[in-house]
Amino acid sequence: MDFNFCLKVLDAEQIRQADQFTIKNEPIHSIDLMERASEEFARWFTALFDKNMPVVIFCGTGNNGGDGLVICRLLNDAGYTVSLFCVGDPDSGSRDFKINYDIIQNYDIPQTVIDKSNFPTLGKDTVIIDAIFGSGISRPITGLIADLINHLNAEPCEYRVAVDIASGLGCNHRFEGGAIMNASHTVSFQVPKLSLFLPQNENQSGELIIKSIGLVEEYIQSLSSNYYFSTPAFVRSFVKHRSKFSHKGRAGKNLLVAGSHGKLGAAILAGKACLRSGAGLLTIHTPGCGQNVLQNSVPEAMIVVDEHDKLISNMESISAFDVIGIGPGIGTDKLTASAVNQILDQFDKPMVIDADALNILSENNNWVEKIPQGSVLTPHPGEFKRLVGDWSDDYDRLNRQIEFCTKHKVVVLLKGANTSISNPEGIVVFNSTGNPGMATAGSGDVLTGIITALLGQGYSGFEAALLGAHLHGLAGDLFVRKNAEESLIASDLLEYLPRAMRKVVHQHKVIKPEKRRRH
Ligand SMILES: NC(=O)C1=CN([C@@H]2O[C@H](COP(=O)(O)OP(=O)(O)OC[C@H]3O[C@@H](n4cnc5c(N)ncnc54)[C@H](OP(=O)(O)O)[C@@H]3O)[C@@H](O)[C@H]2O)[C@@H](O)CC1
Ligand SMILES: Nc1ncnc2c1ncn2[C@@H]1O[C@H](COP(=O)(O)OP(=O)(O)O)[C@@H](O)[C@H]1O
Ligand SMILES: [K+]
Repeated sequence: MDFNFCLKVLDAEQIRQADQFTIKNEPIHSIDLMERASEEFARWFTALFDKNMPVVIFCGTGNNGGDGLVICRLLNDAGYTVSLFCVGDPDSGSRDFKINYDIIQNYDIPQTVIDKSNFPTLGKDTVIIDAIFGSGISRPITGLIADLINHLNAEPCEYRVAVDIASGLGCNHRFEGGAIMNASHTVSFQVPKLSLFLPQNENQSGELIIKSIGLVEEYIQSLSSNYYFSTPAFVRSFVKHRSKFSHKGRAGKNLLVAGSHGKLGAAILAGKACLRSGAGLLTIHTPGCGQNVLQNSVPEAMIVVDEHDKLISNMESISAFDVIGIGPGIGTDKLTASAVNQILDQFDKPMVIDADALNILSENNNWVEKIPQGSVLTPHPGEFKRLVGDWSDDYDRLNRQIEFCTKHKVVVLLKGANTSISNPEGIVVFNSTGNPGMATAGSGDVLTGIITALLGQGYSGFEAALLGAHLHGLAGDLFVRKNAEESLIASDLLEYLPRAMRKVVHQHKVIKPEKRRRH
């Protein structure tokens, strides 16, 4: 697996090193690198924001503030009405800050050095650009600057755009006890920062935009990191293609253990998703009450009917299957728990464990040892908390995720915006597809079906989780290109899955543009 196709998440010190290496070896003057970064920001900004919207730029006196000064000048040149607010003593600024501060004195731009008497009152349509502190933050923000940030957070402005990262939010941890700017957008330079992926920083990160500023890629590749941000190129780099002579027996014999009385929809969604993701053969083990429903709604699947009418209580022989997906809609009855235990005792190939199967594991902690290596666990945060206990914050949650994987030699896919997928080597990849519309009943059942099918087709647990999360999120993103997020239901993911699959699996196979067919 080639992680160079991903975006590497770096910490502040590594970013500084990449910065210095580029300056020395491209070579480029640091002032020109600042100009380049700011041009990238301004290009993005001008494409999104109307020129009638007033822009106020708050600059610290480090290099983040230096970026702010260049952005101020570029937006002024582009025809925006800009005002500049300097936060700190300009004379004590960094070298590149001071150079740009001198340049901007020649411009007819209103400038204010902030003190406690002159915090501005802003209108709703005013856009705040936050260039007070970036990756160089070293301690919580207190005093006058904290008062300013709290004031700006309380102003009615809809848009607060952070340059690189919101002031006060550290790259790899949050500076508690100080003020942090609430950003609606973060335009982050070159690489994403860990804090921008964590739900607890939602109000301080907003929408994430990553802009390359031409730091030397080979050097970035040489830096070590356990965190990556997935890209379409990354998932395409390990995608498999069916051979011409493939047959259904080679595309995976899948077993889904899903459904209970009142929750048969979970089995239908997971089953359909599994088939739509390339499964060769699918069997669904379900309670008696599910037989007719499943035969009618998933006719491609074989149905094994449990001896119990309402829940799953006993597993027949399972050794013939290549992969098992367990959990969607099964409930946590003790009979079902014993069926899960039977599977864990009998099956030694990687499996997918989701939903109530995870809750059953939480109630029987020593069963975790029996999970076959390379299996994929797909908890949402609530299920994960039941499994590993409570965490102090999302950074701690991430550490617990890594610990769990390394200890039990499994893959954990922790669901949510920027789903984090970690492997037994302690690598974490954040998924880059998906949207809030996917926070809807049954969406996770679809994901279980997808990953099960991928495991059955010979992907490793980590690959299946990465590709599965990508396809699942992409199906959701394709839906919202034409529809409202709010209207997305899990069945829509099934409808858009074939398109997502085509985009990922087949797009790069095109060597020449297709010739138009004549009819
Ligand atoms: N990396 C790249 O490739 C490129 C990076 N670029 C840009 O540079 C930015 C990083 O710039 P930077 O290193 O100068 O740090 P920055 O965030 O401006 O702050 C440092 C200043 O803040 C001070 N300070 C810190 N915490 C404080 C606090 N709580 N309260 C008060 N003061 C505090 C700190 O003081 P000190 O800690 O030394 O006492 C120092 O004076 C980066 O985010 C990006 O925008 C681009 O220009 C081009 C290429
Ligand atoms: N805000 C969000 N942005 C992107 N994806 C999301 C968001 N919220 C939820 N999802 C995705 O939707 C799915 C929800 O799964 P889950 O919570 O198990 O739902 P259910 O149990 O109802 O099927 C997961 O894949 C998750 O990553
Ligand atoms: K900033």
